[in-house]
Amino acid sequence: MTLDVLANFIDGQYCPPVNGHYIDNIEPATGQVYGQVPNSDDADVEKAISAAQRALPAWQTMPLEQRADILYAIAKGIEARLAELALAEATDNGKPVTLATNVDIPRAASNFKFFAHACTQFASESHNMASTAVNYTLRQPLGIVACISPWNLPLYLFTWKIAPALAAGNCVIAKPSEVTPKTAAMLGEICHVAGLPAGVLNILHGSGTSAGSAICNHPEVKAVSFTGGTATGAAIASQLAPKFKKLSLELGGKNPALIFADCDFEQTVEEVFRASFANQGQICLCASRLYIERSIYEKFKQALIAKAKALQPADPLLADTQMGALVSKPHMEKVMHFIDLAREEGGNVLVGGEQVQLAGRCENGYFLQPTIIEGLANSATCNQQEIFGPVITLQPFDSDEEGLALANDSQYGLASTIWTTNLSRAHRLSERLNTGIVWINCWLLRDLRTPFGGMNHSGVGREGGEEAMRFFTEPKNVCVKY
Ligand SMILES: NC(=O)C1=CN([C@@H]2O[C@H](COP(=O)(O)OP(=O)(O)OC[C@H]3O[C@@H](n4cnc5c(N)ncnc54)[C@H](O)[C@@H]3O)[C@@H](O)[C@H]2O)C=CC1
Ligand SMILES: O=C(O)/C=C/C=C(\O)C(=O)O
Repeated sequence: MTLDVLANFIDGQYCPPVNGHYIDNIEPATGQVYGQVPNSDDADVEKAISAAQRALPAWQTMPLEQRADILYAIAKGIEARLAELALAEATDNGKPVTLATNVDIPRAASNFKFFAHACTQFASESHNMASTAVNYTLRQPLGIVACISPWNLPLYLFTWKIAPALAAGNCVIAKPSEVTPKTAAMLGEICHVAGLPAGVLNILHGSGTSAGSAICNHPEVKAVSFTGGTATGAAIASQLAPKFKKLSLELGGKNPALIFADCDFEQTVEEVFRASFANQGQICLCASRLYIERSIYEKFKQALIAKAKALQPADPLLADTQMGALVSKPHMEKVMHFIDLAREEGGNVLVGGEQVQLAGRCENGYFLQPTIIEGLANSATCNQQEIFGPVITLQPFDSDEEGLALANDSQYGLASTIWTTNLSRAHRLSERLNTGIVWINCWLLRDLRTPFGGMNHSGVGREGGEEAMRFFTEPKNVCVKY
């Protein structure tokens, strides 16, 4: 088999890493090496910074309509290559190709469309001081910024950062996860064809410790937008805080679902199941701690078990597959380790908990059954640490106050869901849940204008809409005396 050897995209051209070093790219569904990813370092970052510096003056002063047209053209370019990108994403990540086709790649196009429009609507504020002076606030591009993204929603999250950064008039050095680099590599060509000037977006590949760290620490990089694990976010924050760079950190979650006896039972089972196991449970927003009102606990549990048994992992490249492979062997081992810990800590594995071996092409892939565990204390490791896989825990509760206390008993604070037909209860609880996002009777229903992000160990700052445009710009107040 010929290996798919990827290249960096710098100054509008594909080029190999200066050091000549590569990392193997493994297909999770087969466990086979199928490509090579550059392991870039400081030398490649220097090249990218020089290209960005050359491109910046023209890009930041380009008329907004022209900038927006280029971003729209990138969206169209993504849409035109939907099938090819979806296949690449499913191969690289192990996610079902249907999911990539219906969710990941369309959202990547939407990210560019949304911020193409947003940059034409982003207005500066003014504050009048009666009969004295007027202030107006310029929001100017920061210059060169870094976008670092993870492997779980590769093109979706890569573009969720790059699109607002470009829309705000910055030049970007972007690094996808070294575990899922393929669609990010393809984005370079799409941007080139769409007319994005050379050097405005530079895509570097490589590990976090080599390429990621070199990008974030470069003195010309004014801001870092990062999505990934909490420990990595903490390491980046501790390195960059003394350098006074702007930081947006979207980190892990341990998301509670509060399920009340008065919920719409069938719809809630359906949606909570999706919230738990979509993308093999590898979305920072996935529900992982399910609190179920005691009077419906047994019925709800049995409904979830039945659905989990019916969801069999299969080859991600088949059109009817609903559950694919976990992203890598180390990640699958990490998830299995959490399941072992749950057993040690007194948990009862109701369904799943084992690796699944498929036949044929996928016999060495990283497949795991949807796993449901009950009987763990809220303080147990699996109720406190992010697993980031197809594993959920169930606990009963008896009152709103108890459910709320259990939900808030976490160092994380990303997303919670409430399932009830009593909307006044839902609003009251929403005010008191310590998460950046609350979904009531839905999950991952996204309006790209809304603030997106978490509190506590789930991160700092918000993405989306105006929040993202503000993050990627520097406000400058001008005061004019009458
Ligand atoms: N959105 C989320 O909440 C995500 C959470 N995770 C969690 O994080 C755990 C670790 O997964 P990893 O793949 O190791 O994710 P990670 O957080 O280490 O990697 C995310 C991105 O950061 C880069 N990176 C790593 N170290 C860096 C550094 N020092 N400076 C700059 N960039 C750096 C990586 O190369 C990748 O592009 C997972 O098991 C999961 O629990 C992983 C991916 C996404
Ligand atoms: O913006 C969204 O719709 C989803 C974002 C998801 C993540 O940030 C994640 O899973 O890491």
